[in-house]
Amino acid sequence: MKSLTFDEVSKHNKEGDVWIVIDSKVYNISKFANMHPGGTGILYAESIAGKDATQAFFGLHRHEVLLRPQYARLQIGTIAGEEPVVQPLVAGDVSRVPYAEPSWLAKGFFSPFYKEGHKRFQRAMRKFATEVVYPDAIKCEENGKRISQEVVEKLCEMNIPAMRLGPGKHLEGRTLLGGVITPEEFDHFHELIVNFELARFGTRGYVDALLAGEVIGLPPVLNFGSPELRAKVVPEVLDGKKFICLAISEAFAGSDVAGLQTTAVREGDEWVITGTKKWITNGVFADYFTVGCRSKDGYVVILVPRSDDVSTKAIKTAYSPTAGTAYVTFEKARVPVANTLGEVGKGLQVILSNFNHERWMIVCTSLSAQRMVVEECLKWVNQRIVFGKPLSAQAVVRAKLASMIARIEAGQSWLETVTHQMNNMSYDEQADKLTGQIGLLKQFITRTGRETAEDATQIFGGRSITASGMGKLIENYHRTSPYDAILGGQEDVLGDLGVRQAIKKMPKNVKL
Ligand code: HEM
Repeated sequence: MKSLTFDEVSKHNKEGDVWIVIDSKVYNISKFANMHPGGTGILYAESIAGKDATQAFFGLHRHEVLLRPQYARLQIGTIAGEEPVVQPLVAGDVSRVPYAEPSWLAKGFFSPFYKEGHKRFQRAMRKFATEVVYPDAIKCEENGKRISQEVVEKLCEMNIPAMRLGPGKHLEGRTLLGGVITPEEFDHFHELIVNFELARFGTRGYVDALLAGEVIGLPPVLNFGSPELRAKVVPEVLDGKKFICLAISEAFAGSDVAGLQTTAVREGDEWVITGTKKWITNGVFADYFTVGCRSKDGYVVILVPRSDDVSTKAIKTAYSPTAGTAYVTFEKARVPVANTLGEVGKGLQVILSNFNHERWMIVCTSLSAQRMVVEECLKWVNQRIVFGKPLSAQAVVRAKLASMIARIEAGQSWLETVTHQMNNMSYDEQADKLTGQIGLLKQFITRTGRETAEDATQIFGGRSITASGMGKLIENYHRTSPYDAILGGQEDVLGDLGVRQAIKKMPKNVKL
């Protein structure tokens, strides 16, 4: 690469012959100027052509623009004696922006919860997510196609879908993340890390495309299926050969699971299932459906394989179709009675037993996305110049950031405390002691998420309402943050659940 001086650059300052400097790198934009998405004329402005355009550039573009191969090759040299200041992160590195990472990852900070093994695990997970998952996330979020099979296979090779079910027997004999830790070492903090790392790209539809159906649809099979059913279905799903989803909610019943209308009628050794399910994540491409039904003996959960009597139709949602959100119809679908998950009449317990884990997972992914929003905002207010000063010079902007930071730090501390309880309580103890707390935590986190989405939108202004350019991640988060407040139990219902659980546990012998 040629070493050039500002003097030489300044001679190339007119239409047909324009050079500019961005962060000490010299770009020949003579031909590109006509194709520039932001317009041609502005590149010939006196303050730009032949000059150092660093500040103008970073006020209008994300750094990643310069890293795209078609633009990177416009660079013809560097300014003699200068070094680029802006350094992109190497895959696996943590962000250098304050509060962009939970404090346990920041240099010089301590935590009672995370040990050296968690740090090792986080580094490997970040590297894998950045190198393998991120490119697919960006592509699928935009084109709406399902997660690519190649990525599914790599995820399964690392046993990431298995780890997303939490610690337990299903991990036995599996090599986790290439052997960074053993199945015995794996705990809920490792699982928290997996969820955080998969949710920090600002591609909310893809977060669900990343086999969220498996995270909520497989546990009933794992915990309540017969040994034969488990032996067949669990490896197929965890090895990425088949896809599964949880089919509970209906147009008739969402958070009110007891109001389900899909029926299961026993005929000999078979169940005959009839009804519809709505908002079913991954349903479009699922091979198995974990279905909540009403039978003459009460609620029952049944594993239904895809067949001619099961049809799925994509539902148009506010987030990307990559999530495969479906309307599912069962038209007298026949399933062996051996596919029953748990006891007939106790289906509600099967469904409810799954909820704490699902809600905790949503808290992790939402919080991770909220940190990403804080990072975006801190970068933007630092590089955007308004009224001759960086945006961060405005007190009203700093006040918004103060609230955002306080919310994520409060949420993180609460989440880590709950996660520590999960590590030390049996599943039954968790159901007894943490159901209310996780409900309240999820309500808190999803509310803060929407407050943060609002604040970030004000900070980014017009850029937050376009799906490309500087504010594209804010646009995505603002559009999709309500998902977290609805999926896995609607926000108000969960807050209410938390308080009802507390009232239930009020001792009789206390009075004011
Ligand atoms: C190597 C140099 C440059 C490249 C490769 C480049 C590329 C791009 C691209 C890809 C966009 C579309 C939006 C996006 O993806 O962010 C864009 C928009 C834009 N560019 Fe550039 N650009 C360059 C230099 C400049 C400079 C020096 C200016 C200074 C005035 C400028 C002004 C703009 C404006 C005003 C927009 C529209 C921004 C918006 O819609 O918010 N560009 N540019």
